[in-house]
Amino acid sequence: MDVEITIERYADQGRCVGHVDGRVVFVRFALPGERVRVTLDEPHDREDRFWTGEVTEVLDPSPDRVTPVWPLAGPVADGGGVGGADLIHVSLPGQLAWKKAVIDDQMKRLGHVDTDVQVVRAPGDEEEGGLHWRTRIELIADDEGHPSMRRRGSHTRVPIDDMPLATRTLLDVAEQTQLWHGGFEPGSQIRVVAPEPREEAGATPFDARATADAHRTDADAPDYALMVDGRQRDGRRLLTEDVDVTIPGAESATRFSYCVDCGGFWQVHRLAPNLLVQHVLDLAATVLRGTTTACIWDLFSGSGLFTLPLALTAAPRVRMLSVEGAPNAVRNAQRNLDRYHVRAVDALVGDVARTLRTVPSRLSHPDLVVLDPPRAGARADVCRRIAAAAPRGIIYVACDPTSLARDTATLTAAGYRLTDIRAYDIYPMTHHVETVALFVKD
Ligand SMILES: C[S@@+](CC[C@H](N)C(=O)[O-])C[C@H]1O[C@@H](n2cnc3c(N)ncnc32)[C@H](O)[C@@H]1O
Repeated sequence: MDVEITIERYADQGRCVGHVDGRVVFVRFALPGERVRVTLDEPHDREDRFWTGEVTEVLDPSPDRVTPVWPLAGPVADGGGVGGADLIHVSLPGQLAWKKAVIDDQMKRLGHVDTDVQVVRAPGDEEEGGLHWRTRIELIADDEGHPSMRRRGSHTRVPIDDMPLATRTLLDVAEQTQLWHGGFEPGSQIRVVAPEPREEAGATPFDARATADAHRTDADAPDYALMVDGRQRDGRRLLTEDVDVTIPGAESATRFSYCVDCGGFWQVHRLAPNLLVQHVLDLAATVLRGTTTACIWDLFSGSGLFTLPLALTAAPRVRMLSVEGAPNAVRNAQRNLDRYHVRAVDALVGDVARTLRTVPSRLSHPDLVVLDPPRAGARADVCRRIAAAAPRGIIYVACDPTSLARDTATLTAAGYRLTDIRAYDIYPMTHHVETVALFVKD
């Protein structure tokens, strides 16, 4: 069924909201203020609380609307529908405005705090028009063995021979490995990972021996991985990811080199590790100012992106607890800590909520807690346990503003105050955004 709607405001998951006959409709590829024709998704029935649908025609466009530079990711009606870029119809300034509006709105409605968040774009993204930022891509082989993406609402696989969100380094790897030539087993999952080279950035290694060691891993193989159904087919298994930051108080940039398993979690945007580690170190410095001995928790710690630089630089003497559910990520973290001769971290594998019930007493009074949970957020139980441990500061790195807002309500009810919030648009062309919030004890 087709309906004509005036779009009222931004909603979640890259959609906007309008009404038809008093019923809420969540619309893909729309913008507030627009008059659009929408095809409703099936099934839609009179008893539904809300309907969903997609724009098929724009009758009165928003000034933020642009023609999709990657039509395949646009609306199905225009030959798109493969997903992965749900804001492809929005200008880059319009994307920042969208993300800011969503964060401020969620923080007010669910977090009960007024914010005026700044959403920061990563250097280089504007010049690239919001493209070429993914250091990791996942595709599926179609019936002919060609890399493809699934078209929304169907079983159709659309063969592709380009991926405009992938970095130029990754696209070079795709050429070298003849990715677009196909020849894969139909239905196989294809993953390509290409760390962003940072040779020209001019940062000094924190520990030259450790950096050299990181770069020596599988030394004969180039620093990328092509994986098929979870198995490495080309490149190397252990990749080197360099993270360049300016340690608070230092004059120039320092490089930390990580070995990361090609199948494990790592921030996807080519500059996300730099931006997030820098921000976390800067906030940590404000919380720990004047401290010579600091106890720090890093929860949902992945491969130790924050653990390693915090352990090495946050205070003259640091002891840390890191908790992560994925065993291979903790193996990565431990390998990197060993390489930098860091002995002061208890890197535990386990569920955060469960692990926090039995923290060894020498680590049970953190000065600072850093947490970077998955989309569902930390949830009330974990937030209450953190607050009960009474750290001076809590740095919350959030990939979902709604979860952050819910957890904000729990933390403020437990005696913490939001004192700093900033967001990074490290997922251009999508509705996703990374928000970093600092809470301090009242
Ligand atoms: C957004 S990632 C952050 C990782 C790391 N901080 C980074 O930036 O590389 C979230 C991590 O939480 C882990 N995770 C998810 N649920 C968990 C749980 N209940 N307990 C422990 N770890 C969990 C995931 O495996 C993932 O590595």
